[in-house]
This record gives sequence, C-alpha cells and structure tokens, in this order.
Amino acid sequence: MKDSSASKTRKYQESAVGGHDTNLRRLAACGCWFDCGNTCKVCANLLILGCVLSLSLEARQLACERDGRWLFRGLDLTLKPGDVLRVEGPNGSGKTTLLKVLCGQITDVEGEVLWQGRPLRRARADLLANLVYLGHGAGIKAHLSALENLRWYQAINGDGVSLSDCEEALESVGLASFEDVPAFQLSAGQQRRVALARLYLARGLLWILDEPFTAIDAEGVSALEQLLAQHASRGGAVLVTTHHALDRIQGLRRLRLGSEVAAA
Ligand SMILES: Nc1ncnc2c1ncn2[C@@H]1O[C@H](COP(=O)(O)OP(=O)(O)OP(=O)(O)O)[C@@H](O)[C@H]1O
Repeated sequence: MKDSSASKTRKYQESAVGGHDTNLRRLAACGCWFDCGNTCKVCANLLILGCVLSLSLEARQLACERDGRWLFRGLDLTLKPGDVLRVEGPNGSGKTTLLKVLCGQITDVEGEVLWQGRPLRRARADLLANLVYLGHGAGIKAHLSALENLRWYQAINGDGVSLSDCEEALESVGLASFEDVPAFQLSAGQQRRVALARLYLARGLLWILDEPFTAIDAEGVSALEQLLAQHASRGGAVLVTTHHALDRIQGLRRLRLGSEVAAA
C-alpha cells in the first residue's frame, strides 16, 4: 500500500535531520514532488523541505583577536530560514573575518559555530554542500570566458547544471552578449556580475556574501536586492556585508561590528 502524503512528509522530515541527500526525490509538505534543486518542480515555490526545516547557523560567544586587538568578543548570532542579516561596521572591523569564521575558513577563534545544531568542525562538509560563498574578490579566472567561468565553477562544485542554465544565469545578470568574452576583457562590474550569476544557479540554502554589490551599478544593485529577498522568501538565508542600505528587503536584520559585544 502506498504511504499517505502525511506519512511520506513525516518520513522525509525525519530523514532530512542532519543533512540531505541531494540525489533523492522526496515529497514536500505541499504535496508536490520536487527535485534536488532549489524549487519544487511542480509548484515552483518550495526549497528542499528538509533544509528549510533544519537550516540553522548559530554562533555562540565568538571572539577573534588580531594583532592584540579584539575584532569581536562575546558575539552571538543565529540565522534561520527567511533571514537576511547584514553585517555592518567600518573598514577593518572584522566583517570579512566573521564571514570566514562562519564558513569554517578561519578557525583560530574562541567560541563555537554550529551548523544544524552540530559543531562546525564536524558539520563542515554538510555546511559546504548547502552554502554559496561569494568572497570579497570576484573570484573568476581571467583567461576563461564568462560562460567558461560559470561552467567551471559549477563543475568544481559538483552542480550538474546545463549549458542553457548557465546562459540563462548570465542573461539574468545582464551579460547575454558577453558569454564568450574572456574575463580579463570585462569591466570590473561585469566581472562581479559573472560571480553573481552563480546565485541564479545556486542550490545552497545559505548564502554568505562579502560585499556582493562592489562595482555594481544601480540597476544591478536593485536586481540583486530582489534576488536576496526572493531567496529568503523561499526559505533560504543570507548573511551579507555591504555598505548599501538594503532598504528594499523587508525584515532586514543587522549585526554591527566595531564594538566588542554584538548579537543578532
Ligand atoms: N590573517 C590576518 N592576520 C592578521 N591580521 C588580520 C588578518 N586578517 C585580517 N586581519 C586584520 O583584521 C582586521 C579586520 O579585517 P577584515 O578584513 O575582517 O575587516 P572588514 O571589516 O571586512 O574590513 P573592510 O570593510 O575594509 O573589508 C583588519 O585590521 C585586518 O588587518
């Protein structure tokens, strides 16, 4: 006898705890079947249910010292589905450092980072499988074309996206006629747009973005703000450093660095 929808959903929720298998197809709460991508293949509206239910990034009493100076101390932070958290602070206040700590790239800090309730040192592989990290630089290869950069990035991340998906992503960031141009011939803003195109293909629920708006024009800023809001509304979460106000994003949360104690 076939499982009822409620039973399938419960089984899925139970099996999703502690991570998810992106190769499996499961039944979502809405009753629609969905694939391993970000959206339900039927209602085009849901992220992977188990991840939506379980997405949780938490920092407890983080402290980081550099050259005898505390960048932050006693820092608590939680990030849940639907959150967009802007990390603010003057130059040198530790924003990039904090983002790297939360990704597990920097570990010489005090305190604890938890992903899905598990210490990051044990859960890092699962975090990385659910993470899109865009660093301070555009992070693209100068001698590869815009399209090759995108395909290369998706390939090394094991994301099986098609050529047409990549072309659509480039179109979404306004690079429709620049796919074959080597990155070194693109402007700074266009290079950044190649990096941002990854967000249109992203399967990770957690986006950690370090100054993603750098060199982006007003129209591009507006589009990116919308994309962040959309990602959050679908159950993803965004942690972003930027000097932009992000005033189009409803419910924006803020974390201010530059004083020793911070919480968000
Ligand atoms: N590996 C390191 N060794 C020593 N000091 C470091 C190291 N990395 C960063 N710092 C110092 O930590 C401080 C914070 O740097 P960080 O890049 O996190 O600041 P930020 O808030 O992101 O700055 P900005 O707004 O300019 O990007 C800086 O004073 C920097 O010199």
